[in-house]
Amino acid sequence: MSLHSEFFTAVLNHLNDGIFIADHNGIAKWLNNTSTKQLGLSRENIIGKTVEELETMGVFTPSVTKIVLKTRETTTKVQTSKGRQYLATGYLIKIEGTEHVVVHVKDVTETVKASLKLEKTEALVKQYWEQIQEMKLSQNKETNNKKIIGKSKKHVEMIELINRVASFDATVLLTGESGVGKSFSAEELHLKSQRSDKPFVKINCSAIPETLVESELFGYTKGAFTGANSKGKQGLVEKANGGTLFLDEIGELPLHLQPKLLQLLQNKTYIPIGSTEEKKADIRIIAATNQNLQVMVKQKKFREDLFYRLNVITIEIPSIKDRQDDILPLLYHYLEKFNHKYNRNVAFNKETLEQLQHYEWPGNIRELENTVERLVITAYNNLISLEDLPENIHNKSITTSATTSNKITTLQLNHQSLTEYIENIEKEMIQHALIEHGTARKAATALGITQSSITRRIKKYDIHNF
Ligand SMILES: Nc1ncnc2c1ncn2[C@@H]1O[C@H](COP(=O)(O)OP(=O)(O)OP(=O)(O)O)[C@@H](O)[C@H]1O
Repeated sequence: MSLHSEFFTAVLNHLNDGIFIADHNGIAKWLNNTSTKQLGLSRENIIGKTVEELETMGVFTPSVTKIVLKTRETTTKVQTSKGRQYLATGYLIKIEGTEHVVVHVKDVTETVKASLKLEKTEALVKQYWEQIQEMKLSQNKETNNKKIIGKSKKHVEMIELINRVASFDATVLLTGESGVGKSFSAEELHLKSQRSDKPFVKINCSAIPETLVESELFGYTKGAFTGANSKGKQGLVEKANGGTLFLDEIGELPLHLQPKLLQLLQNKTYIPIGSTEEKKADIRIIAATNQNLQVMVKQKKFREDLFYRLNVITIEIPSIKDRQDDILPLLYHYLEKFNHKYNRNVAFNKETLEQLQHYEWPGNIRELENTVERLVITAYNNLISLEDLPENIHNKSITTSATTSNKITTLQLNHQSLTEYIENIEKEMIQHALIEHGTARKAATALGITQSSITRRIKKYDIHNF
């Protein structure tokens, strides 16, 4: 079939892509209809000209034919012509005994535009995603920072320890009574770690039925057991990937699951229920307990090897009785929080504040928070009085230290010398004023004493948390 046969020409002229043929000297020999449209010239103005001439005329650039003749290799280039972009592939082939270059030219203007658009959109999505993550992080940090209440020595030491330990990927065990802030501290550890933009996943081992703990934690494959979800289930270990897994009430983890947790801690691997394949887990583990795990080990209720694995870094969260200086700031913090939440403007009267301050708070911060919330909601008028207090707090006599309250009994007074008694009152008044006014100067003004006098007393009573 000759090059100019009608059939062959008709087929090539029907193609949406351009076909351009030049001889071994780079002289244009033939082009199809699409190619004439692409180049914007009639056949007569192209055929007979060299590709170099056409390139100089600005018909296309660069010339693929020229490159193919030089390299003798199939070559693909993006060409521009009349503001459009083309993907041109040149092949060296023999036609009727002599070498020719056939260039197949595809208009890719729209594809390039679409891909540029896609690239831009992808970059934008990435940028937005990063912004959202940053916002989430700073919001978390902000709200969390706002929440950290406490200037007592014990609390400050604990926060310092959390800050020091946070960036290390080691397992941390948080201990302390119920309601002291173990979950709160676990979140703090996560937010201050390098994993802070990844998930923080919590499981309370005592809140989930024993039979479900394993599937919750490790997930299962499809058809793992009767009644299982047909698609299988992702476990919390997988959900926490990249981030932190917080195991609250670890002492309640069933004994038969403890080896599986040990494997997770030691090798960072686990096997979902119904699977035989080990999965990798990139997680940091924080555990918490209000039980004495060492005693549990002795009682064979907790595995010794797991205890030692968990016990790498232990942080004890102090209970309120060991951080009494924090009661007042906590009371004011929650008062403000719930006044705002319930659109109220209530305050404690002096006796109530003293009673609350000297109550032992066996339920720790949680009890204190709940009590203040209830008081804000139920107070009859804007001043919360002793009568508003729940019975267990109202009826508790103040025995921990002497106070300015007229409720101090003569019996208590008898245990102290008059000087001790007065000193206690003085110390307490100064502490109150410092907390309330923030600086020694303002506190001195409020108490009607000079600044040097308050400074002397601050030293004398070793007051440092305000
Ligand atoms: N330093 C703190 N400053 C302000 N609020 C705190 C602080 N620590 C804890 N809280 C608040 O106290 C409440 C109880 O804290 P959290 O739930 O962390 O205690 P927990 O020790 O984990 O309790 P449990 O042992 O019962 O699980 C929460 O509302 C928490 O926000």
